[in-house]
Amino acid sequence: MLTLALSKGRIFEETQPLLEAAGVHCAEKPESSRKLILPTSDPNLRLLIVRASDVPTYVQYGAADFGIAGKDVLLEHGGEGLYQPIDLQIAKCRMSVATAKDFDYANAVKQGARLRVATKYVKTAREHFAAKGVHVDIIKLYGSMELAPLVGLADVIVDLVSTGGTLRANNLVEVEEIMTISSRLVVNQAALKMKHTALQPLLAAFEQASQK
Ligand SMILES: Nc1ncnc2c1ncn2[C@@H]1O[C@H](COP(=O)(O)OP(=O)(O)OP(=O)(O)O)[C@@H](O)[C@H]1O
Ligand SMILES: O=P(O)(O)OC[C@H]1O[C@H](OP(=O)(O)OP(=O)(O)O)[C@H](O)[C@@H]1O
Repeated sequence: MLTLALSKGRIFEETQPLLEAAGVHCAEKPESSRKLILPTSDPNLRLLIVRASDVPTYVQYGAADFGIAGKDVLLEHGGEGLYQPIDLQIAKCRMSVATAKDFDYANAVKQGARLRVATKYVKTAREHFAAKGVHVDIIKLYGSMELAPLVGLADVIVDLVSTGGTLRANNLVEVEEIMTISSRLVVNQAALKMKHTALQPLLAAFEQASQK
């Protein structure tokens, strides 16, 4: 039996075509089912529905053999115990710095001012600003980061941007792109060895489908 961990929402939706390309169909949808373990048309493959940020943990400890997680999530986790063979090219977006329209980011950085940064992506934000030599106070949030600059909680946010619609709706502007983001297949390192024969055809089908 193989166990694939993934989150509902965009990752589940964008994984469907990859599973179908591997000949696997999932009749139950996590949006309509309350079940957290979903069977598939392959009696040897089941899906675990977990929080996006928990996917690496399930795979690291072998509770799932493999999983699908965004680069943002993998960087925060650190990737320990995980083999990352394939960029699936799904859930694409970018991680960026954004500020209120009237905040002079370039000047704040140039002046060496201490920047208050609100984000869910603490590790990536810390590394980004350290590399620029900018001193920061990081304020950890779990969501709705866009609020922080509007109510004086932070000078800038580090968040994911796709269409830019969320920033625009909140009168924020993207001032710096940190990196592009997509979702990766991650495999438990022990499972990769012990279940290689069962995993290999699925990994190959995912890789082929994701490159189309
Ligand atoms: N607007 C977006 N467009 C495209 N991809 C995105 C976007 N927002 C997030 N992603 C990617 O999809 C992944 C899953 O996002 P999703 O919104 O489903 O979970 P989340 O709410 O960030 O996670 P959690 O439930 O753990 O808080 C993210 O880790 C990121 O890699
Ligand atoms: O540039 P846009 O196309 O507006 O996308 C960016 C938004 O997408 C993500 O949120 P998401 O939609 O996943 O909401 P959530 O984090 O609350 O789940 C991200 O945290 C931004 O808020």
